[in-house]
Amino acid sequence: MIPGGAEQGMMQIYLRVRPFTKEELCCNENQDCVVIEDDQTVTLSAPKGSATMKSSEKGIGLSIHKFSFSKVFGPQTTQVDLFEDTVRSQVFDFLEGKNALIFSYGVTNAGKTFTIQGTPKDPGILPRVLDATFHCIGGHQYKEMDLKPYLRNGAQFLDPDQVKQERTVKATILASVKEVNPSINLEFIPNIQRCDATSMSEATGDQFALWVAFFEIYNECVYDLLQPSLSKKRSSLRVCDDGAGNAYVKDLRWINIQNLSEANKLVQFGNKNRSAAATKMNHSSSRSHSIFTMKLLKIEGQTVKVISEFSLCDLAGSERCNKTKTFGERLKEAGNINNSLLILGKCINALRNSQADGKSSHIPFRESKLTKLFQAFFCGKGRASMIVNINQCASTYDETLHVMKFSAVAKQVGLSKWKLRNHFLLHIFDLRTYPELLDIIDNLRTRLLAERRKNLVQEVEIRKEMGDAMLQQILESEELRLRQIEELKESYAEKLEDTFEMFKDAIKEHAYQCAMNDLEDNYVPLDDFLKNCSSLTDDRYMRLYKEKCVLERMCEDKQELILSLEKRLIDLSQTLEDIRVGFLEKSADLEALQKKADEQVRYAVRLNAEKDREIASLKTQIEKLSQKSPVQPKPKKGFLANIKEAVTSPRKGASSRSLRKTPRTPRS
Ligand SMILES: Nc1ncnc2c1ncn2[C@@H]1O[C@H](COP(=O)(O)OP(=O)(O)OP(=O)(O)O)[C@@H](O)[C@H]1O
Repeated sequence: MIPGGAEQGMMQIYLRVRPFTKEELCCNENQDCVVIEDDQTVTLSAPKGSATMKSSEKGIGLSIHKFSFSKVFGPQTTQVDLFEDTVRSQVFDFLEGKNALIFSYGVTNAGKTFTIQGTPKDPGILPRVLDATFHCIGGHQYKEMDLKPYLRNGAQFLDPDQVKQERTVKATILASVKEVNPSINLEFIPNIQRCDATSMSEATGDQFALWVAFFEIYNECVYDLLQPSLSKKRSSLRVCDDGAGNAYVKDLRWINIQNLSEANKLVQFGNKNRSAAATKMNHSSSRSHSIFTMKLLKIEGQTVKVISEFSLCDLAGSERCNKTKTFGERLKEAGNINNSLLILGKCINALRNSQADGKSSHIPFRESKLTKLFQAFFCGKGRASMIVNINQCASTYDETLHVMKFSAVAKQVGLSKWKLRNHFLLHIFDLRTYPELLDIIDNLRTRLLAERRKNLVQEVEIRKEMGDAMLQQILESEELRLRQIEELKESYAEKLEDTFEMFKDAIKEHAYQCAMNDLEDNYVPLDDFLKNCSSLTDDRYMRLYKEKCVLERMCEDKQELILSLEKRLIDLSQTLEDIRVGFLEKSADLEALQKKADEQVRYAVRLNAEKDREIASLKTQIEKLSQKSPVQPKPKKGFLANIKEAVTSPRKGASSRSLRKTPRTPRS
């Protein structure tokens, strides 16, 4: 019988409490908040200062909570123990052609990834499932790689080109990762031996092909983690329907693996992609759900007989919006995480209720990508289990309590109903009296109603929280949009500048190219160039020499001219000096002559006056004479005419005197 078969069909919910780290112990995180009562029950006591304690002090809510799980694993639990007690049975299912699903749930830093992937020294569930699978199918592996999973539950045959492509893709991914092999000490292997499926294949000659995919769901978008993220923006994949009502991720990359080493490299590749994307988008990788899926194809000849699926889902951290004080993108992110977790919780609850009641109820798996992809599990096609991880830190108590409430919603209803049903059946057979039966039924009904009410209150609380978050989101979306517009503007301006610079560079490059082309066209070998240069130099020299001679001649002429001009100038100066001396001499002569002339004028004036006086006396004498003898009076002439007449006419008396002529000075 398969281990765990007693609860086949029930969803198992396990609790793993991780140990304190040294730092946490130093920081006084250990305040006995988590007490493991037994292997199914845990008590949580609110530490001082926590919101839960404050509420309980105000009379709202309790400070101590008790929770039950399928099994509780304490801090001492090893990875091997956990695998043995939780997943081993699902590996059997998987090898036998059934589907298996494991969720790892909890707040950030609670140990989800440690549980699923572990460390190279202390491998988690995933490498152990892979190793167990390879251990079982070893020697029966289908090597061709030409039968590949298709849509959700199908397989397709690949032609040689497609196979080649598959091999190239795989080789490229594997080559980009350094090998770090986990040291797995598979203590359980002797127990597994060969499971039914593989031992049967020994007889039938069936072979197995294992294909894996690794993807994440972030903000309700699916991203392939095995696709190298070359571009800045990753493209999301669509979740489609295969036509038979099964959801599958379209264009998801599936890689055929042959051993654990290859599988580890793919996990590393996916992890690197995940954290790179998280860094680019400025969020922590624990804000997305990461899903590693294996598909096992059981092949007979070249026909795929059975396909089974094993998925391990590392759920996003369940931090709540009001605690993390998130805004904008973070708020949207938190809203999406909370929403998908809420729907997951509802699906699990609905599944449990329908199983317990034996009635089918509406399961809202289409409301989120996560539940849509795993809807088959919520419809009973395959077994799902959840490992709830918590730390014991006082500082994260409120978050841990929330996780417990969530998983307890999922677990307690089912668990209590399961227990109640067993209890009820026991009593039916052991009943001795009818009233006792009625009491029990009443009691059961009351407890059932109480449980339902509690669930309802919790759902209302979560819905209110989400409503508040949405409201906050709407209020901040405006601001965010404005900021985005600003950023867009800036980025466009930058782009414009870049483009401008690019054009400038291109133009420079073009000019440079043109210059280079010209250089090539006009290329002259060095010898020719030197020859040309020398002939050119000779010609030029001759020309310059001639020019120099002409110029020298011109200079000489000019010099001569200057000399002759200077000589002439000296001559002229001499002549001028002579003239000046002559002029001075003449001036002196002239002055002397002037003086003489002046003297002669003065003399003439004096003479004239004497003459006038003489004329006057003569007139007087004439008058006297005429008075004595009458004579014809002479016609009256002018004074000068009289002088002239007196001068020119021959002297009649002794009194007449001749005028001395002034000798003229010859002019030099
Ligand atoms: N059971 C354990 N035993 C020892 N160490 C553990 C255990 N569980 C978790 N740890 C350690 O605690 C730290 C946090 O664990 P882990 O990274 O798995 O948390 P997480 O819930 O996946 O966080 P996140 O959501 O941020 O990715 C790691 O250093 C891990 O090695």
